[in-house]
Amino acid sequence: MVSASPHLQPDHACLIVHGSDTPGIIAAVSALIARQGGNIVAFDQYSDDPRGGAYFQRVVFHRPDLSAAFPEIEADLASTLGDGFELEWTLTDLSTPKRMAILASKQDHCLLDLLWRHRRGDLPVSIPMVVSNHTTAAEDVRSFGVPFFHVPSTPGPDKSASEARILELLVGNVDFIVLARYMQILSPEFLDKIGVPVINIHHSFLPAFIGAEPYKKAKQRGVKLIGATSHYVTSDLDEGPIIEQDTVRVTHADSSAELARRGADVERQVLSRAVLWHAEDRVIRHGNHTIVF
Ligand SMILES: Nc1nc2c(c(=O)[nH]1)N[C@@H](CN(C=O)c1ccc(C(=O)N[C@@H](CCC(=O)O)C(=O)O)cc1)CN2
Repeated sequence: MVSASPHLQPDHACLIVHGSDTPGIIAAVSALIARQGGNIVAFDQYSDDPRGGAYFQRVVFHRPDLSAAFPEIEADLASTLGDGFELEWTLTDLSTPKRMAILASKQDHCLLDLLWRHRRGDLPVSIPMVVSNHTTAAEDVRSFGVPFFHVPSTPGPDKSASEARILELLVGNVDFIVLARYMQILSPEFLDKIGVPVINIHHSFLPAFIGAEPYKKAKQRGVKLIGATSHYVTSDLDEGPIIEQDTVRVTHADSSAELARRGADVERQVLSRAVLWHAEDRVIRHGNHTIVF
């Protein structure tokens, strides 16, 4: 299901460039875009050391009849940046929504928030399916016109059967996956096979309270702030590259249930920002960090 979004921009492309900083990159990219009939509408860059450190650049440009020109632009990029500067680059068409699958468990606030924002056109994505290890959200998901698949978690440490079914549903059909309070730890084998980015919302201000039940741990610790963190998923639980975080103040009088209630609002805001920025190609992974333009 696709909802029209103001974020989808016809005949607009997003160019991401990264590699080692060197003089002339901006001149080469801007000359290439002009040569290819494009007009730059947004530009940002970051270098951690102008003397050859890591370099990152995001350029959005408009070009009439973009899809017809795409192969020629890509060929020019390959010769100008690949051969000329030995830079890595990706070019995406911003008029095409990314396909986002959502994995969920019992907690539905992040799931329903994403579906609601998508229906309003606030997220430039399509949602081909929701997969959950519980059936509680099935009716709600289908009410948004989104297919729902129940894949029960196999009890015990061996999750290969349920993961195989999830892979069967997802591989080749999605551009990224969001874990909306999905409470199963994904195996390294799953992460190797899925082949697309996986974004998680962890209900704590990482690196505090990694793992299960962070609100209970926060209450036991007597914190004055709780938070949420959206990060890319790796085999190191809740330690993947952070995309977005936020916090909210709490007091000694708040029970762990109240922490969870107050934290849910932060989770929803943090995850939706992370999903929007990923969908707009604003997030570049750099080791275990991210550059967010
Ligand atoms: N490979 C990864 N998988 C997942 C990650 C991750 O970072 N890497 N994040 C988690 C989400 N999560 C916290 O945000 C989390 C979920 C579940 C658990 C956990 O201990 N789960 C138990 C089962 C719990 C249950 O069935 O209710 C388990 O899997 O044994 C910890 C943290 C999602 N997956």
